[in-house]
Amino acid sequence: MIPLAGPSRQHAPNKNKNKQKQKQKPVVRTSKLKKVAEKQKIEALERDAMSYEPPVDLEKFADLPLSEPTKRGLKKAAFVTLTPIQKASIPISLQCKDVLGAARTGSGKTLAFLVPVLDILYRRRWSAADGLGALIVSPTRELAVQIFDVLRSIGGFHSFSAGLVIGGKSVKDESDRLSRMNILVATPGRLLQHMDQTVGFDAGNLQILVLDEADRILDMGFQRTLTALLGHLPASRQTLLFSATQTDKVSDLARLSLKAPVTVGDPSSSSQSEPTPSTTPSLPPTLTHTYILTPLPSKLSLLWSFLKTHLHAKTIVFFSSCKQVAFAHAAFCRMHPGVPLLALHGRMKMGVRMEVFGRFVGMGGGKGEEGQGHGVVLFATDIAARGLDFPSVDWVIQLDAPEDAETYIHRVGRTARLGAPGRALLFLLPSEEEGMLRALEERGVSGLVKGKVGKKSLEVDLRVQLQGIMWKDVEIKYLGQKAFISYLRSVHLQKDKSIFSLDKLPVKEYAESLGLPGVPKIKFGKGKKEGGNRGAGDVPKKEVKKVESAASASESEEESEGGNGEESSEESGEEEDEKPNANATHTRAAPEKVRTKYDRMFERKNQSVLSAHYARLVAHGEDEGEGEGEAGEKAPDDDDDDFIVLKRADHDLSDEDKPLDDPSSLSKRKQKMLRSKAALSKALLSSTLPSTSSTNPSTLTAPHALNTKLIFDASGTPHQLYELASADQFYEQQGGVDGVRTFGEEWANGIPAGPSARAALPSDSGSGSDYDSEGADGYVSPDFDLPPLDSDEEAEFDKMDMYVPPSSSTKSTKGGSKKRPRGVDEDEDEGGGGKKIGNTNANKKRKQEKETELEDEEALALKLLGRA
Ligand SMILES: Nc1ncnc2c1ncn2[C@@H]1O[C@H](COP(=O)(O)OP(=O)(O)OP(=O)(O)O)[C@@H](O)[C@H]1O
Repeated sequence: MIPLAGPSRQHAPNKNKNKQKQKQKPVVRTSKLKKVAEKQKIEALERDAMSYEPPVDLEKFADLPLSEPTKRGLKKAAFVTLTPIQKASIPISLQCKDVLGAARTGSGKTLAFLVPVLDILYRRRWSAADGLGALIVSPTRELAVQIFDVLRSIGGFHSFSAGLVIGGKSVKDESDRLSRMNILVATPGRLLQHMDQTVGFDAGNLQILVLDEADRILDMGFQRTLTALLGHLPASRQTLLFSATQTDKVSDLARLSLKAPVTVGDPSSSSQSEPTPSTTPSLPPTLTHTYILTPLPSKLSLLWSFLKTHLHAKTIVFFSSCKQVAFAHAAFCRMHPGVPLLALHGRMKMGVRMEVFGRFVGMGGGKGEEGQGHGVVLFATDIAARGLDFPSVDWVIQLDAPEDAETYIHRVGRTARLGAPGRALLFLLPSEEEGMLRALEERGVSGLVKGKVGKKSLEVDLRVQLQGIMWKDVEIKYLGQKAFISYLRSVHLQKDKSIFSLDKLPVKEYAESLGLPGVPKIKFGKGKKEGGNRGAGDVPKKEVKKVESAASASESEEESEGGNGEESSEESGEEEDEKPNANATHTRAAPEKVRTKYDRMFERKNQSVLSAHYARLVAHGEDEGEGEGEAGEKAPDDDDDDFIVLKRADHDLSDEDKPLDDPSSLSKRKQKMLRSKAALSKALLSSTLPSTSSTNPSTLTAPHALNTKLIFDASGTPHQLYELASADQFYEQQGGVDGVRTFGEEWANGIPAGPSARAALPSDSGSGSDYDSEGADGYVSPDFDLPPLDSDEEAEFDKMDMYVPPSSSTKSTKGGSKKRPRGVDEDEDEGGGGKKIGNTNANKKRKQEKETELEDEEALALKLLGRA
C-alpha cells in the first residue's frame, strides 16, 4: 500500500498545560467548523463539476473545477496546459459519465483519466475504510508502472492509498495489501487471479474503472479475462475506456462495459450514446514518416548504415521477434557502432526489462537532428510499441514491417509525442509494399512517403563481418540461426497474407546476409504441442517446400551438425507477462482456430519477477530480489513451441548442451551448472585426446559416459560438431592447404568469401596455433569495425535522400562512395586502429587463456581418471 500523501502531521506536545487548556476549546470548535466548511466546499465542487460547461477557450487545468489537492499535484508536476484529449474528456469524466476516449499516441491520455479518478474519489470523500475506489487496467507491466509513476507524481496531495498489481510477486504478498488499497493499477491476469482467490479483496464498491490501451488488452488475448473481470465489478461504476486506435473489438468491449458513453477525441468529440469506432486514426501532426524498399538480405546492413550516420539520435528499432532483437543486439554490439545499444524484449527477465526501460527513458534524445545530443538505440519487439512514454525519441525504425496498421500507428507513436518533432522509417520488402500501403491507407494512415536509399548506404555489406563474428563466437551463430528461423516463423504466422508471404522470401540469401554458414533447416507443422492447434495442414505446402528446398540447396553441413539440439521454439514478436492462474477458470480461452503470438504470450509459464523499479514503487520493505527461486517460475526459455522445428532437433542432447540465447537470462544456479558440466565434459574428453600433432581435424566419438560426439582440431582442442563439422569438406573444396590459405587471406582482406567462409580453417602448418590467431599462417583476423563516418559524410548521407521523400529533395545521389577496404587497412582509420590493436591483444589474451584452460582441464581429467 502506498499512501499518495505523506503521513498526517502530528501535533507537537504542548508544554504548558494551562495554555493547552485555554487553547483546547477553540481548537475543537475550529475543527468542527473546518469540517463543515470542507464539506460545503466539496459539495460545491461536486455541483460545479456536474454542471460544468467548459468555456470555449478552455486551456488550463486551473480552469477546471478540480479539487485543491489535484490542482496542487498538477502544479507540482508542472502540468499547466491541457492537451486536446484532456480538454475534451476531463469535464465529461468529472460529470461521472462513461467515456470512450480515442486519441492519437502521445496526446496525454494518462492524465485524461488520472485527474478524474483522483478528483471523483476526493469528492466522494473516499477513505481507507471504503476500500477499492478506482481500478486502472493496463495491458503491460511497463505501462502499468508508468501509469503508477504519473499517479504518484500528481497524487501526492491526496491521502488515498494506491497499489500496483502486475504479477511477479507471490500472490499472498500482494493479497495482504490489496484490501487496503483505494486505487489500483493492474495488469488483467493477476488482477483476475486476486479477484478469484484473494479473501478480503472486494471490488464491490468500485467507483471508477479505467481500461487503458483497450485495443492492446484485447489483442493480447485478454478478452475473456476482461469479461470475467467485468463480472466482478458493480454495474453502477463509471467506466473510462481509452485507446489510441479504435477497432471492432474495442467497440465490442465498449458495448459490453460502457453505459451511454460519450465518445471523445478522434475523429470528433461529439456526444453519442453508442460508440462509433474511428476508421481514421490520426498520427501526430509533427511526425514525418517515410518508407523505403529493401531486399530482405540488405536489411541489417542498411540498419547498420543508418545507425552509423545517426549517432546522435535517440532511436527505437522494431523487430518482429525476440530472437531477432537478441541477435542484432549481440552482433551489432560486437561491431561497435559508436552509440549505446539496448535491447528490450519479452523474454528478458522483468528486472532487466525495467532496467533497460529506465535507461532508455533517461538517455539521450531530442537533439539527434542537430547532432549535439547523446545518441542511444533501443532494439525492441512490439513490447515497446504501445503506451510507453519514452521522452524525446528522434527516430522510430521499423526494420520488420508491423503486422497491421494499428501496430504501425502505435510504433510510430513512440516519437513525435506531444507536439515534439519525430521521424519514422519503415523498411518494406518489395513483396510487402503493395499490401502494407493498402492496409495503412484503409486505416486512414496518410502522409507516408517513399524514400530512397543512398548509394553509399547500399554499398555497406555486413555479411563478412557477421561471418567473422560467428566464426569467433558460436553463441552469436546460434542467435543468428534462431533469428533466421524466428523471422521466417513470424512471417508465416502473420495473419495478413496479402502482405506477408513466406513464399516470396529469398531464404538462402537472407541466411547468408546474417552471416550464417548455411540455411538452417526448418520444417513446419510437425511436433506441435498439445494444446497448440496449428497443424501441418495450416501451412501452405509450397511455403514448406520453398524453405526446405532452399535449405537442402545450401551446404549440407548443417545437417551433420549434431551438437546443438536446437530448441524449436522461436517466440515471435512480443510477449507479455501476465498469465492468469490456471485455476482461474475464466481466464484461459479455449484454443482459437489460429494461435497468434498473443496466444502464445498468454500461455507463457514464466511469471518472471518483480523489478527493482517495482520494488521501489511498492516500497513495502520486503526483499524483492529477482525472485528466481519463486515457486512456479521457470526460466524464460521454458515456453517452447515446436511449431517450426529444426530437423536436427532430434539429436538427443540434454538441456545443458543446448545453446543459450542469452545465458545471462538464466538463473545463476543454472549458469553455474552449465559451466561446470561443460568443463567436466571437456576435461574428460581432453583425457582421451590422441596426440595433438594430428594434421587434420578428425572426428572421434569420445568413449565416455557423456557420449557426445566431438571434433578435435589440429591443436587437439575438442569442438562441438557444429563448430568444425565441415572442415574436411571445405578442405577438399579448396583443393588442399594452399587453397584454404588463399581463402583465408582473401577473407581477411575483406574480399567476400561466401557463406562457407566460416569454414576457412588455416591449413595445419604444424604450428599448433589457434585458428583465430594472427601471423602463424598468414591469416589475419578481420576487423569488424566499419569506419565511423565523419560529419561531412553524415551530411552526405542525408543528401543521399535515404530517408527523405524524393519529391522533397532534388539533391543528387550520384558521386558514389569509396568503399573503404576493411581489415588491415582500417588501422589507419580514426578509432579503427585502437580497436584493431584491441582485437589483436584480445586474441592473444584469449589464446593464452585457452592454453591455460586446456592445461587445467587436462590436469583435472588426469586426476579424475586417476581416481577411477
Ligand atoms: N497537459 C500536459 N502538459 C504537458 N505535458 C503533458 C500533458 N499531458 C501529458 N503530458 C506529457 O505527454 C507525454 C505523453 O503522455 P501520455 O503518455 O499520457 O500519452 P498517451 O496518449 O497515453 O500516449 P500512448 O497512446 O502512446 O500511450 C507524457 O510525457 C506526459 O507527461
